[in-house]
Amino acid sequence: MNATTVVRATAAVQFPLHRVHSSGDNYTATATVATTSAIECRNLSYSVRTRQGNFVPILTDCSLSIPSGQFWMLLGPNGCGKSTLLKILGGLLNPSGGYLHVKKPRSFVFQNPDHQVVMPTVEADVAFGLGKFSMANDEITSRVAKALDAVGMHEYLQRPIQTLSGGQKQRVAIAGALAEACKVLLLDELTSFLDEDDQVGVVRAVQSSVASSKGTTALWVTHRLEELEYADGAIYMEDGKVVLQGNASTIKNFVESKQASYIKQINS
Ligand SMILES: Nc1ncnc2c1ncn2[C@@H]1O[C@H](COP(=O)(O)OP(=O)(O)OP(=O)(O)O)[C@@H](O)[C@H]1O
Repeated sequence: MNATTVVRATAAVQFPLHRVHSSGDNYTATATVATTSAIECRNLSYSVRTRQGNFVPILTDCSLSIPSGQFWMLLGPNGCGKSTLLKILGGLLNPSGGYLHVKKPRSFVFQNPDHQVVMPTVEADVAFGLGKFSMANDEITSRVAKALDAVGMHEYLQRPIQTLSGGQKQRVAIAGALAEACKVLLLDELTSFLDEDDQVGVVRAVQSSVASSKGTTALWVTHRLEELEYADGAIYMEDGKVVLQGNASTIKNFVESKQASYIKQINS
C-alpha cells in the first residue's frame, strides 16, 4: 500500500514503523502505529563507538511527530544533536535504537550548496536527479519549471551555476529536491553562510514551496529564533534529547525565557 496515497485520502491510517536493533544497520519492521505524520520518532537513540571501544551517546530517547504538509524547525544549542537527528531522518546515519518512520521519497539539503549543486547550469542541475527515473523530456521540463517557480528562480533557468549567489544556489538545491517530488525535505542550517536578505529569501522559498505543494513536509535546522515566524511548528533539543515540541510561538517563548533566565543568572 502506498502510504502517501492513504494519507491524502483518510485521517487516521496505519504506517509501518521500524524497530531498530542496536547491533547493526538492519531495520526489521516489528510494529505498526496509527499516524498521519510525515516524520515520527519514538525513543530514538544514537551512539558512536570510540577508538577504545566505548559507546558514547549522542541522542537519547528522542520522540517527535511532524504532521504531513507542514514546515517545521529544529532548534537547540551547539552540539545538542540537531544535525545528527536530521541525518538519521534522512537515512544518512542509522539509529542505535528506537522507532522511526519518515515518508519517502525524502531529500536532504546540505548546509554548503557547493556540495550539492554540481551541474553547469541551473536547468541541468535541477533536472539531474530526475535522470534516475525513466521520464519523458516534456515531464522533466515541466517538473524543472515548476520546482524553480516554487523557489522563485524560474528566470535563472539557463544561468551558469558559478554565477549564482549562495542563497540562489541553496534555492537551486531545494528545487532539485522538489522536482523529484520528495515528500520530506530535510534542510541543515541553510542560512548560516548567507547574508540577511538571502536568509529571509531562502526560508520564504521553503515556506511557500511547502504551502503550494501537495503534502511536502520540511524540517529546517536553525539557530535563528527570528526564522520561527515562518514555521508551522518547532522542536527544541538539549543534550541529545528532545525537550519540547509545539507550535512556533510556544517554542519561541520557551527559548526566550531560557535565554532571559540564563542572562539573569550570569548577571547576578
Ligand atoms: N561521529 C562522531 N563521533 C563523536 N562525536 C560525534 C560524532 N558525531 C557527532 N558527535 C558529537 O555529537 C554531538 C552532536 O553533534 P551535532 O552535529 O548533531 O550537533 P548540532 O546540534 O547539529 O550542533 P551545531 O548546532 O553546532 O551544528 C556533538 O557533541 C558532536 O561533537
